[in-house]
Amino acid sequence: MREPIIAGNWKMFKTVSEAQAFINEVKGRAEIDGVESVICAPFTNLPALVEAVKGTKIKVGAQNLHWEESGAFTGEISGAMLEDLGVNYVIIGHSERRAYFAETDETVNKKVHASFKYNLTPIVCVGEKLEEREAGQTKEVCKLQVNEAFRGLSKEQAAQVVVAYEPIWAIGTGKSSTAEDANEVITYIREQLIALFDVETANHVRIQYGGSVKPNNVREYMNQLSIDGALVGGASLDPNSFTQLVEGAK
Ligand SMILES: O=C[C@H](O)COP(=O)(O)O
Repeated sequence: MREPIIAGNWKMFKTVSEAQAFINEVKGRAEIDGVESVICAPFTNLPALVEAVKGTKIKVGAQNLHWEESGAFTGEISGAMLEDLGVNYVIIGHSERRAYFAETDETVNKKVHASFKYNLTPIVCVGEKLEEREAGQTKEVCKLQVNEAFRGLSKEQAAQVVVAYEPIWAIGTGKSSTAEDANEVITYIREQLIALFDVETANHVRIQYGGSVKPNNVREYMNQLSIDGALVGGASLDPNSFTQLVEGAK
């Protein structure tokens, strides 16, 4: 049985004091047995967030990492630094990073390996662009991204990965994929994991949907057989809305 996971991706939002105030608001509310709740915040917020969530069920994630332990990489943060802070999760290969910061399938794979080296659970994002969707290439695009991201992982590592299927045209647009369409792609992604590893491993992998998930539609996704949670941008920024998302995943 896979535990559903609601992860908020705050992107480039919230100062440290805003992040602390958010945790004070959701403490005891966005903590539900049987649902994992995670906040993936800007690097500047991580030390304060790790402190603020102590004694709660809420986990903290970063939104990126560099694959090297240290070195001359101005502006980058390593997995070793995140582990040292007490961070649990890290988003890898978000479409905004692929589009604006030149991330490739190759760097995504390096980052996935680095996350395991430093005891961080990767949330690996895959998904198609609108033109790929319209050309009927959704599954092909996701297959390639999944194959590349999981390359070289052991079955034990693969089983721990969280995949976020995020059709790029649905991110921040209010145009969400239908729950049925998302479920179909996610089922296909799991089939790829069976082909790459085995049924047992693939059945452990949690696969989220992401793209304009809100409190009023989260249950539609969670009612689908293959969908194990959501990676949420905009609707994760408000404490009440985040709480409702976690409740909706139960
Ligand atoms: O990582 C989250 C996704 O980019 C979805 O963002 P959104 O919920 O604002 O559409």
